[in-house]
Amino acid sequence: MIRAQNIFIVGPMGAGKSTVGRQLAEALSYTFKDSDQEIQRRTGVDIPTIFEFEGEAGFRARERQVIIDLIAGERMVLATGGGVIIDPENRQDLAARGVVIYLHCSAEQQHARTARDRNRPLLDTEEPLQRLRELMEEREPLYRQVADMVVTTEKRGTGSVVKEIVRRLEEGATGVL
Ligand SMILES: Nc1ncnc2c1ncn2[C@@H]1O[C@H](COP(=O)(O)OP(=O)(O)OP(=O)(O)O)[C@@H](O)[C@H]1O
Ligand SMILES: O=C(O)C1=C[C@@H](O)[C@@H](O)[C@H](O)C1
Ligand SMILES: [Mg+2]
Repeated sequence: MIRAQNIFIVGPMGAGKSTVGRQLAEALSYTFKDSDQEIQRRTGVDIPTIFEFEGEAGFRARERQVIIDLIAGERMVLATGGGVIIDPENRQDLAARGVVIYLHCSAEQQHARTARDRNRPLLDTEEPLQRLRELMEEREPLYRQVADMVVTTEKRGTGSVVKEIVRRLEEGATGVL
């Protein structure tokens, strides 16, 4: 059983990348990393503060650097931020350095899971559901472009999502397990 590769989790806000990623890493005995967490660790401030002082462009530059640094690892599950796939170099690097899993769910489900949390500056608007729909329309083709595996998290628990991912990795479709 070869377990050298990385697993990169992409998908929209509230799809469950951080939650599923942590549990998947545990199930595989891989290291867990989260690019949003890493950006906050490096700067010592939260994501809304980075957006406030440096704008989205400043955040994207920090995110790009974190991806460059983290993809050098091995046997790692990396939960990415929802917009990581906007940058073509990120897409290229993720596709080249590991198996990319796209966690998918509806904008309504994303909204239900993110409504109480104020840590997502792109949703700090009057109409967060509408914003989530627009972001999905722009980004869905990019998530699919990089994905080796697409898994839905719609109306199901994280345990079931993790089980499905492990089973599909073991089936060998991606060559990681
Ligand atoms: N399958 C699920 N069922 C129910 N709740 C879930 C599920 N997955 C995640 N959640 C909950 O939804 C919220 C958002 O999940 P999470 O932070 O993992 O999303 P994310 O994809 O990492 O989002 P972001 O891109 O903003 O980092 C959390 O409160 C989490 O506990
Ligand atoms: O979808 C996005 O662009 C974002 C998602 C979050 O994970 C964070 O990376 C940040 O709030 C931006
Ligand atoms: Mg996350």
